Amino acid sequence: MTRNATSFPFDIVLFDLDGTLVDSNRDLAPAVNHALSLEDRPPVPEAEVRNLIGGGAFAMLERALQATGGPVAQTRFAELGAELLAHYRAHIADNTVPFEGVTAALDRLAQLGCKLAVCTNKAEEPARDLLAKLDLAGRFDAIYGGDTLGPGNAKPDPAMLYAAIADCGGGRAAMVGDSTYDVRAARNANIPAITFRYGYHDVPVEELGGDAMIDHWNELLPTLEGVLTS
Ligand SMILES: O=C(O)COP(=O)(O)O
Ligand SMILES: [Mg+2]
Repeated sequence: MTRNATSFPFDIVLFDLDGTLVDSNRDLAPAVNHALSLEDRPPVPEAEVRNLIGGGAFAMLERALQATGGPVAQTRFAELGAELLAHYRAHIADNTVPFEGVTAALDRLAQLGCKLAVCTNKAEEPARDLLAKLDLAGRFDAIYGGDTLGPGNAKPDPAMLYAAIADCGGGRAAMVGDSTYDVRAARNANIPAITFRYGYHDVPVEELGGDAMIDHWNELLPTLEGVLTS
């Protein structure tokens, strides 16, 4: 289906949240370090927490424990995970801000007739809460979290991408993200993936493997326009 009247090559753009739309490491890092402190582990510097993000809060905690002395027993892990989430939920928008240029790029895409959606591995409820607190929620036609479609449907599974595309009325879609979870989900859904160099990477940046990599939101539209021919 070709919906937009302009020659813009996409009808739908799907966005990752953490490390793509918003610099949430500023509030995720204190939540991780709160959980680590309960286990008498040393804090992980904020600049290093960003590399632990991806696959949801529990995956992040698992990596943080691994980096500070090793895993803990399953029941303790569940307690620490609950502590991390409670801390994060209480401070979700204390310091988190959209990256520079986000709103201008989203405005322009909307003007071009694109439907916009969020596909994040963050749980849906905090994702919606954060987007609302940052006054971004109303821009999206669909918001999917890592838990929305049940276990096993977080990225890199393509299920939430397909669901968001359907909610947006179908059409030509691209994924914009920052990690291999985003690139692999896009590959699995057979759509192009654009990544941000500044994002939270679970592998060295040169190994992300998307179709294009950009440094700033003002590069997004020209990159979307060129990505199918590059
Ligand atoms: O919660 C995570 O692990 C990552 O969230 P994201 O998918 O928005 O980057
Ligand atoms: Mg991300």
